[in-house]
Amino acid sequence: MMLGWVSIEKEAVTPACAAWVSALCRATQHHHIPELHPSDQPGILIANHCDDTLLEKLPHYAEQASHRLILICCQPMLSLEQQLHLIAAGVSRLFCWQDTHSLLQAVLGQLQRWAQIDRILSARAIREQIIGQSPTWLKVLRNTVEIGRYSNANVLLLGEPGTGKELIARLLHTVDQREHKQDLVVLDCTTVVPELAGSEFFGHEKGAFTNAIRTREGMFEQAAGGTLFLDEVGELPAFLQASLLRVIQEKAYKKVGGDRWHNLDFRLVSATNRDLESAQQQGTFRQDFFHRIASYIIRLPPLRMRKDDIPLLLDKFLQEELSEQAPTVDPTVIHALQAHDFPGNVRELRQLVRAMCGRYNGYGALSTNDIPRDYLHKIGTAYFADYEESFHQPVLTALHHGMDLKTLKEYVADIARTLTLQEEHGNMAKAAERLGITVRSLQQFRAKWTP
Ligand SMILES: Nc1ncnc2c1ncn2[C@@H]1O[C@H](COP(=O)(O)OP(=O)(O)OP(=O)(O)O)[C@@H](O)[C@H]1O
Repeated sequence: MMLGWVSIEKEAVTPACAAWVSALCRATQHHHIPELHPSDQPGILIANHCDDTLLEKLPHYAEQASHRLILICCQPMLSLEQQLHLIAAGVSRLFCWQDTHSLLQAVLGQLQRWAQIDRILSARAIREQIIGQSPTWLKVLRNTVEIGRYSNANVLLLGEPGTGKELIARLLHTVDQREHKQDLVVLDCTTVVPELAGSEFFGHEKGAFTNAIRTREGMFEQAAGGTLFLDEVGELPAFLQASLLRVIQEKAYKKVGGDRWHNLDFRLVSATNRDLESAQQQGTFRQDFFHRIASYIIRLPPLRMRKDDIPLLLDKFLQEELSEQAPTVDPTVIHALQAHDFPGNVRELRQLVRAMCGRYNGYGALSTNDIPRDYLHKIGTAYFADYEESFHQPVLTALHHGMDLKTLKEYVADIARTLTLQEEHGNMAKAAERLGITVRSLQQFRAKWTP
């Protein structure tokens, strides 16, 4: 069973704790207690008290456990306040020390659940489709699999445009294990015409209105046994939200012009890039509707919050565009892309790669030459603005200390020489090349400062 490491705080080491850890190791097939190390497997920390020292250390422990940290607190109970602090500091699952057998079962159950989720996520079809390994993205994927596989909850996906909401809606449907599962049906709420919405959602009976020459199936009927994905749900007018309350709550509806109730089973997944909390406060989004569609909320991070995933996404999109001829990528291209904030998120990156492939002439590595000029200009402006800004505070401090421009320049140059020499481990030739100065002038600088 998956277990990266177990760490026991000094004051928590007792015979009972040692016996419990031995039982845990036997159950997870470890001959020794696996020591704390950076791992992509869960980690278990056993602590005596929940105090500030522990809270400070928790983010580090969480990182070492790929953000699957189990904390066992050797106290019979913790207050809600303590629990909230621990969870905010990075604990994924929290257990208090009670009956040792139940504790072992609970911990093993959790490890097993996580192992199942990882097995599902390692399926080739999923790995090849949905790209990203950053901690924030992995968290989204793990939550999606857990809720999709083990519950029938209605899920609301929140995130900026192009963050992958539809992809995640499809993943929820893929991992759903309902018997005789049917299809995923997508309804873009921006395309719903209010006057025809009843018929679109619920279908109609023949003769229900002038043009109803035959019976029509509505969206909910089409999604029976499967998943209904309401994309851009934030755009649905309030009176239409009201008309959907019953079908979502009771899973029962009547066709337009019909008087018979039909029962259905479906999972509802909705998505929006609107801030529904403020829309509720402004009265443009109904609270009762919100609570029905959002039994569980998954927030998709913007691409700028997971820039580590850019190289993987770039590879994937290059493969899609150029298949076998996909070139190697010059590292400066990655730097350039990571310097951009991508307001259009993954969709924008995909379009950019498409444009880069258009410029690429088929020879050598993909380079900054292949980035469209206006893009490069945008990236450059943002890059230099950030870069310059990082100098503002130190320069201001120096000016406030009365330093004039000549001294300031000399001071910065000395710092640059010292740091470069340090980074190059005293290698004069390399340091001089990096600084764009002669070795002789660097030697003179060193001679000046070496006693
Ligand atoms: N993690 C990812 N791996 C691979 N492709 C991705 C990923 N995330 C998004 N994409 C791609 O980016 C594009 C936009 O994704 P998607 O349509 O799912 O976003 P969205 O959040 O639903 O956008 P919108 O709010 O505009 O409808 C699609 O081409 C999708 O395949």
